[in-house]
Parts: sequence; C-alpha cells; structure tokens
Amino acid sequence: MGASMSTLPDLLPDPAMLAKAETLTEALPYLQRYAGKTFVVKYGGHAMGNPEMARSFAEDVVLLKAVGVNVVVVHGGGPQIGSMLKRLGVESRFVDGLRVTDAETAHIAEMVLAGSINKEIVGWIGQAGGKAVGISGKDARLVVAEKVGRDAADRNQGIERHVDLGFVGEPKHVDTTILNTLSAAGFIPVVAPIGIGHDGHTYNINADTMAGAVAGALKAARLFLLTDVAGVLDKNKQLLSDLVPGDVEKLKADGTISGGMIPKMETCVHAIEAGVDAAVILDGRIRHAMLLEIFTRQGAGTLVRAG
Ligand SMILES: Nc1ncnc2c1ncn2[C@@H]1O[C@H](COP(=O)(O)OP(=O)(O)O)[C@@H](O)[C@H]1O
Ligand SMILES: CC(=O)N[C@@H](CCC(=O)OP(=O)(O)O)C(=O)O
Repeated sequence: MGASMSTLPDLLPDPAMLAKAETLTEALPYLQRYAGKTFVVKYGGHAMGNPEMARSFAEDVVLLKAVGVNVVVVHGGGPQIGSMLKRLGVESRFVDGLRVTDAETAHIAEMVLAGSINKEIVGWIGQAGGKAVGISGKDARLVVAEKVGRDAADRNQGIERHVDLGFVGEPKHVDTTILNTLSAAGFIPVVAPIGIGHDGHTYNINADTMAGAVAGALKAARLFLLTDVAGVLDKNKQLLSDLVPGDVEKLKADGTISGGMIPKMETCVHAIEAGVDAAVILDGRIRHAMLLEIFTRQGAGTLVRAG
C-alpha cells in the first residue's frame, strides 16, 4: 500500500474554509447580474466617522469595481463643513435640511467638499488598490445647477419666517460624459456636490440630491445612500426593509420619517422615477455594509423600488 493514498475524511476541507467558498458561491448570481451595471454610492459626512469605516468603505468600492461594476461615488461632508465654518467664525444654519449658503459659505463649502474631503476619499480608494479620480459637478460641466427657487420656511420659537437659501442649488442638467469616460477607462469617479450655474455662480448642493440626480442620469442599477442609521425605521424603531415610492408620502404624513430622512427618501423616489432600478438606504457604520447588501441573500438596510 502506498503511503500517499488518502482516505475520504482527509479530502473534506476545513469547515471554515468551506464556509468561505460557500460565501463566494452565494455571491455568484449577484456577480453575474451586476457585472457591467452602474452603482452610484452616496457617502455621507456622518458615515465617514473613523479610519476603520473609511477603509471598509473603500475596500467595498474597489471590490465592486474589480468584479465589473461601474461605481460612481458622490460624497457629502455636512459635519466637516460645519467644523470649518466654526473655526473660521462664520455662522451657519439649516432650514428644511438645507444649509443657508451666502457667498462666503459657498466658497468654504467648495473648499471643504471639493478640496479636503474629495481628496481624502480618493486617497482611501487608492490605498485599497483602486484608481479614483476626484471631481466636482463643475468639472466638464457635469452638473449645471439652478438656485433653489422656493424660499424655505424657518420655524423658530413658533414664528415662521421665509428664508432665501442663497447659493443652494438643485441639479438642472447632468452631462454624464465625464463619468462614462472615466468609468470605461477603469477609473472610479468621486464627485463632490458642487454645481456650476448658467450664471457662473458656484452652488452648494445637498449630497443626497446630487447623488440621486447623477444616478438618474446614469440610469444606475442601484443608488446606495450610506448614512448613520440602520435604514428607515418605523415608529417602533423596527427596520422597514422594503418600500415602494407610494409608501413615502404616507411615512411623511404620519411623521414616521422626519429631518434628514425626508430629502433622502424623496431622492430615492425621484431617482426611481428617473429610471434607477432601486435605491437602498444603508448603515455606513457597519463594516462592509454594501457587500452584505449586494452579495448575500439577506441584504441589509431599506430597499426602495418601483411597486
Ligand atoms: N424613520 C426614520 N428612520 C431612520 N432615520 C430617521 C427617520 N426619521 C428621521 N430620521 C433621521 O434621519 C437621519 C439621517 O439623515 P441625515 O442626518 O441627513 O443623514 P446624512 O448626513 O448621512 O445624509 C437619521 O440619523 C435620523 O436621525
Ligand atoms: C445645501 C446643503 O445643505 N449642502 C450640504 C452639502 C453637504 C452634504 O449634503 O453632506 P452630508 O451628506 O454629509 O449631509 C451642506 O452644506 O452641508
């Protein structure tokens, strides 16, 4: 008898290794479904909390790109703009979830968003092995914005005042040429939510709104909004895992969603109306939240799709 002959039990792999292989085979149908598709990922300022989260986010983005998904990152940075304004002694306030933006604030918002935060994210993706290119909506006239027309209602101590939001913009035209060119050449575009107006002014755009407009123009398969909650929660703090656009008005009307969740959900609805297959609100504080949502049967967060 040769000593090299194995008995059957020796051929069984280590259970931990087997579990890893099974994770990969569970991902197979999703890998096949999403190769060649476009995902827009909005990375919010609150989700950028610590280096560990940043590294896991960057790894997810690079992995998606490596398996053939065209990933476009649109980032926020509200808390970071707030700290810079404070350091510079410039007062800042939000009305209806939007930052009242005078010329000086617009200048500082652009400096923080298109400067430091944009380059930080580009750096993280580079560290994870991807080739990111940081731009803002001004580059190649990606996003031409218009001043938000309506005044916002500022309710303070029971008195309602109508406030001109200043240089707060909403995307009016998205030219996806630069995104398609970068993606096709293997780069990962990282977009700061700053737009250029027909009037030549710089406009500060809510990052959810920017991501939704970009996803709509690209007809993305998925829009991911990474934030600091598990997803949309009901009144008992239970996760609502599946929603259709028709649910949103009801959730608004009965007060289930409030504050920053309102523009977020409106963004999801507009994106779906513009041709995005589905939008997902995800907890960016959970490591590898995107991979778990995309490549496992359970998913995570709240999925919004046409009914
Ligand atoms: N029903 C709800 N479910 C989850 N979050 C909600 C809900 N209603 C209001 N919110 C608030 O919305 C916030 C997310 O919006 P926002 O602060 O604008 O996030 P980001 O800065 O990541 O864009 C949550 O932290 C939570 O305070
Ligand atoms: C008009 C407006 O409010 N713009 C936002 C842009 C950044 C943003 O939206 O960042 P988050 O996603 O991190 O909140 C602001 O100035 O804070």
